[in-house]
Amino acid sequence: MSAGVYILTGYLGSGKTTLLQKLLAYLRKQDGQVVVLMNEMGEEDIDGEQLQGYGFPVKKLLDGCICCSIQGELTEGLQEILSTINPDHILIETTGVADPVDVVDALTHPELYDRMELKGIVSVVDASRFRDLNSRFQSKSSLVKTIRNQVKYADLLLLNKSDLVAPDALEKVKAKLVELNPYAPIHVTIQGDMDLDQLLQVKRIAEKVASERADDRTRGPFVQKSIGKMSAIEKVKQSLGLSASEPSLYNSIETFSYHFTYPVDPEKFEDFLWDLPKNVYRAKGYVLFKGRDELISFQHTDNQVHLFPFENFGPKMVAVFIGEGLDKEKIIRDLEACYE
Ligand SMILES: Nc1nc2c(ncn2[C@@H]2O[C@H](COP(=O)(O)OP(=O)(O)OP(=O)(O)O)[C@@H](O)[C@H]2O)c(=O)[nH]1
Repeated sequence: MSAGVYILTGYLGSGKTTLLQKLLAYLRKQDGQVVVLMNEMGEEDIDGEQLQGYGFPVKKLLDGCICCSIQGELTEGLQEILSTINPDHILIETTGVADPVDVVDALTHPELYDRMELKGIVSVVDASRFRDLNSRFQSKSSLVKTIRNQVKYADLLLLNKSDLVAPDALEKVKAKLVELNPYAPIHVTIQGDMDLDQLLQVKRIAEKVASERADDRTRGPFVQKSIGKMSAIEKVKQSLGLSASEPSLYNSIETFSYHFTYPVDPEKFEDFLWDLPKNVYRAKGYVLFKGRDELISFQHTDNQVHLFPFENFGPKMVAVFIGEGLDKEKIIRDLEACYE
């Protein structure tokens, strides 16, 4: 039996973990063993805590991106999972800055080839930010390339956070997605809600398209899909027009974590999150509020702040910041002002 592998990709804060939680709740009701392999930027595990309690093992690859710096660890992690657990499904959640092409690259390892089957690349798009990200980063080619590849190489697209955009704006994002990837079905979602059976039935577009138009190997999506057939890595890269030395977005992304020493003032902390500079692309973690007993999970993207009680008391009180050119001292100064 070979394990079915699903790659869950999408930019920082688009809703990958939210979808994964739903998928695990769904799979729990069915037979079959599932393993989650999740990759986070930085040394702290924030998302992993959100995935506890579903009854499936969660293997974490922290402090690096499986698309590049710890690509080898992904291969090793998969080898270990296949020989110890031999699950029916492996769900890989990538970091928000991972290029799916490079992740598939890691799956082409000869040791893994016969033991797993790539079922599909599921990409979560933040409807409220996609167009802005696409234009804001026009000048930053690695970022543009990554967010576009997350769409281009998807077998199924979730146009998530549709509750945050007006219908006409949603149509414009949709049109952009179709332009980048005319083959992947698009599901418009809120909180990743969709028919999960349909998600699990995702088909590699390579196979669908190849059977329809076997001779067309020149256009982007066709070529990319050949990676699903696990061709040799260099051939794949060449077919994608990528040179091995092409810099990854991950290389320009910084991350740091901060351990809280005291509870913070709730209002000041919320303001602090809203006022984070634009070059902080994502912040998340767990914190205690003055005068309240429960742990608070916080989530920040550049247009959203969420704070909600977190029942599990296991996590450390820690904040993780992800961005480019971060002024760490200033961010920490502003954060520590929330103790007062
Ligand atoms: N309004 C709204 N918020 C959403 C939706 N989906 C997810 N969120 C919120 O967006 C925030 C980020 O969601 P996550 O699921 O953690 O995103 P992610 O892609 O896993 O984030 P990273 O792993 O850090 O890249 C959380 O506060 C979610 O509750 C949605 O459809 N609408």
